[in-house]
Amino acid sequence: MKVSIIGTGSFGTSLSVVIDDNNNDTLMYGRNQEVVDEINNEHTNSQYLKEVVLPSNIRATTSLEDALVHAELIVLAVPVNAMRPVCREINRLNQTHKKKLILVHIAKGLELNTNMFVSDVIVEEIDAAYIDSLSVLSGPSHAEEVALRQPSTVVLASKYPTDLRKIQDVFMNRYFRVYTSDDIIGVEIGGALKNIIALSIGLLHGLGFGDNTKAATITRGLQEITRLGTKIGADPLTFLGLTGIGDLIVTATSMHSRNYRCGIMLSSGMSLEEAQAEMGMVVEGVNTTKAAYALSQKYNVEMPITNVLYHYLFHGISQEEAFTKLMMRDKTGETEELREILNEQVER
Ligand SMILES: NC(=O)C1=CN([C@@H]2O[C@H](COP(=O)(O)OP(=O)(O)OC[C@H]3O[C@@H](n4cnc5c(N)ncnc54)[C@H](OP(=O)(O)O)[C@@H]3O)[C@@H](O)[C@H]2O)C=CC1
Ligand SMILES: O=C(CO)COP(=O)(O)O
Repeated sequence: MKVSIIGTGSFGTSLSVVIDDNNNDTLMYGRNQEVVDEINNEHTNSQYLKEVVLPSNIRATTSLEDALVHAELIVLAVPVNAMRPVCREINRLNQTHKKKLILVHIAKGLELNTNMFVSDVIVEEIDAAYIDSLSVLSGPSHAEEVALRQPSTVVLASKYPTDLRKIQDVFMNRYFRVYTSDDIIGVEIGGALKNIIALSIGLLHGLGFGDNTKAATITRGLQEITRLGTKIGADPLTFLGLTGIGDLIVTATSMHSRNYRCGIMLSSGMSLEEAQAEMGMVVEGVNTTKAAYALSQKYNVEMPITNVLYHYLFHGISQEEAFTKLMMRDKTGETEELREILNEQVER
């Protein structure tokens, strides 16, 4: 297939390796001329993926229109906050070309202020008549390891009934196993909200807390992600899979994770702005904490870790207050709140 990858950042670049290894004709679009030149001339992307040599077939362009014209399938590999303007521009260019687009996005987060899922943002920006299919690819997959062809497993979930198998073949190979799912809400919520938990655990790690506290945060974090997801209509089983517990483990326990590392930086006294600038790559958990907090209020779902991180990051509550809010909140059974939500769903 002819595939265009929109975004020359960490994950877009690592996926270009996978897609090229599967004998697809791979073109990357990036807005930065230097990065594009380096991919074309040196077959590296040293800003985003140090020490990785890209296959020489992979080409890059600064022309979004060339990428659109080239593509039988488009991989949208930009951060959440760039998804709306990028899709708006693709849609504008497509008024001339009138292509039916097969779209796969890989962003993990919720849009700030609208609190929307990325797939809904895409649908808002690209005319329905031009969308042939729209899927999300998500799961435990650090760009650094995918680019080194380390065995990784992900899930491809689609919003529309579509020929997922054809898209699966673009990505799947012996080091990149792709499962399919029809639970796009669950897959997007898991991918987005694990960043909140990873940020929290980075913070805890930096502050010197131990394994008990981290295990509690991962487990109770998954519980609150499952509560919100189930309330919004996701399949609770999705959270037991790769895009739930799987991505939570990989992000909340690894120095590859920008969210985890951002938490560590914050624990050393850096401001949010300083930590994000130092990272030089997107830290989706920051905006997603705000958006998920808003959703928890809207849907009346208890999300204590998200709630505490939100108040810690944006309203300056103390560590002491944060722990009191978490450890001394109203007594409850371990699965009581989730069970209530599940019962509500059954009654509907
Ligand atoms: N890194 C990873 O391991 C994984 C990341 N993801 C998700 O993928 C998404 C992207 O992450 P990642 O690749 O790591 O991010 P990076 O920060 O590494 O790269 C972001 C890329 O997006 C480009 N970009 C940003 N804004 C625009 C815009 N308006 N127009 C065009 N290009 C733009 C940047 O271009 P420029 O260089 O010019 O700034 C850069 O190439 C995130 O939502 C992340 O959660 C998913 C799975 C794994
Ligand atoms: O989603 C990821 C791995 O699956 C990467 O997470 P970070 O954005 O925290 O680096």
